[in-house]
Amino acid sequence: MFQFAVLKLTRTPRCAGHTAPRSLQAASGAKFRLRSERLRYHVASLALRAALDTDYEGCLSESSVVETCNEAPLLLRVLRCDPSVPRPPVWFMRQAGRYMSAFRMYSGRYAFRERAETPEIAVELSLQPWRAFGVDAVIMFADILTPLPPMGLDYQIVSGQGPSIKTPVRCMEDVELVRPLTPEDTETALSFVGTTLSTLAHTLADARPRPALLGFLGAPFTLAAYGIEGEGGRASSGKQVKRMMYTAEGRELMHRLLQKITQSMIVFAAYQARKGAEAIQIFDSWAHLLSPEDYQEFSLFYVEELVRGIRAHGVETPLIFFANGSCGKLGVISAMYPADTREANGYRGLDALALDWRTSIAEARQLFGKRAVLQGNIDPTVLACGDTASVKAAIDRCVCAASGGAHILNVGRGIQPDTPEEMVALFCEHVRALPETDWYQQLRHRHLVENGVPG
Ligand SMILES: Cc1c2[nH]c(c1CCC(=O)O)Cc1[nH]c(c(CCC(=O)O)c1C)Cc1[nH]c(c(CCC(=O)O)c1C)Cc1[nH]c(c(C)c1CCC(=O)O)C2
Repeated sequence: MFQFAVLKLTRTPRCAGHTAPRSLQAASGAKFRLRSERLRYHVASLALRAALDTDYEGCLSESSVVETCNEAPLLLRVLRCDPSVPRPPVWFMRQAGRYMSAFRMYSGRYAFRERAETPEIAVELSLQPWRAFGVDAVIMFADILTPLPPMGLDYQIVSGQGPSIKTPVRCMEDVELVRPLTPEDTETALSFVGTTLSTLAHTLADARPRPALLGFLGAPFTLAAYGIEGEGGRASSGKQVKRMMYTAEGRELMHRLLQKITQSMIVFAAYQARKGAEAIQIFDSWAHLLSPEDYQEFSLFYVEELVRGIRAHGVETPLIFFANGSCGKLGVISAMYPADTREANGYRGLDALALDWRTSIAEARQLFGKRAVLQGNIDPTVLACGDTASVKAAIDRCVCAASGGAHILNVGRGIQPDTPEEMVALFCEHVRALPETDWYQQLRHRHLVENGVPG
């Protein structure tokens, strides 16, 4: 039957209207469910060859077929739960940063916002870690605060201190002054983000292996916390935020602000997807401030709204959720992360859960099951202070703990500025060498058998 689909392709003359013949869609797996993932990719690559045949030139964009076959970026294959990937992909939160000498050439010369808002510089900074270490993902250079100025929340990054918002949100009048982001704002005030992403997409198109291109945004609670704390936000214990959460009028104000930010981030995510982001990470970096109950009310509720809104815009881009301080909150997160139910109920929610380094990834694997995609979660301090053996051991332990399902290797918080570049290089080399080790082969074999992929 599969052979038939491909044969039919090669014999049918050039199709009109630039739409893929049904048989090609079927062969590429878009409308056709094959039991074995490996077969699906085999059929997809045959379909690709057929599609590139002169008869079919122009029928189907190459990327739509490549996406479903083995040439797709490793990270995207993992996000689609392809069990046959040879190793976990690797990238680092805050991989573009001061620990790199190439980065310091720019950070010593240009202020943060100038770097982030000048596409030529942002593209260069985004590419540096990929060129230096061969990471499996390029994340656009910007900040979670990047979309705030057009909303009326101007910010600066103060050297050695972190973000500073000149006019923090403290009363209802301040909230009313916050302007939800519109699609027009993205095309004007935030167009540098689009230019950075589309330039990166273009630059990376021919790279083999091609890294995935990532966009990102702040989770509503984390952005609200920055908006409320304002000055000194980075080191703050979140007292202003708590003052708001624990008074009746403050609470109302907080929810109003969270709604506005959620609506804005839906628009921002849709814009990033349109400009070429192949996956989007949502950073809930301040969630560690919250108890599990408050977390549900002030953070998860809005993350759910955000995801629903993004999907309602027709955006199918995979979404990775970084839940900082997820330790002790996995139970409440699991209610929202529908890994096992997503196909059953037709609701496509989050695609992957990124864990901070204090959370047990083994526990998360047990709780979320083999169909969950987990990301993380090595203590970034190991890279900053550890020796070679400790870094390798941390990777091996993490891979074993996360095993039994799809896994993206990453640190469990941003890379620290005092991290030696050699350690990041060593980290990536060790991950790339995993398929050569016996223990990893065994782990992978078991995983493939359990997923019904012929070894
Ligand atoms: C909380 C948060 C912020 N920004 C971000 C988060 C979420 C990640 C996390 O939880 O750590 C996300 C972020 N910030 C930056 C990126 C760029 C892409 C990448 O990851 O390489 C990303 C994804 C650049 C940046 N954003 C910032 C820097 C460092 C300052 C500089 O380069 O001038 C970089 C490279 C500034 C920033 N921006 C923020 C802080 C706390 C700081 C100060 C950090 C410091 O001083 O080390 C807010």
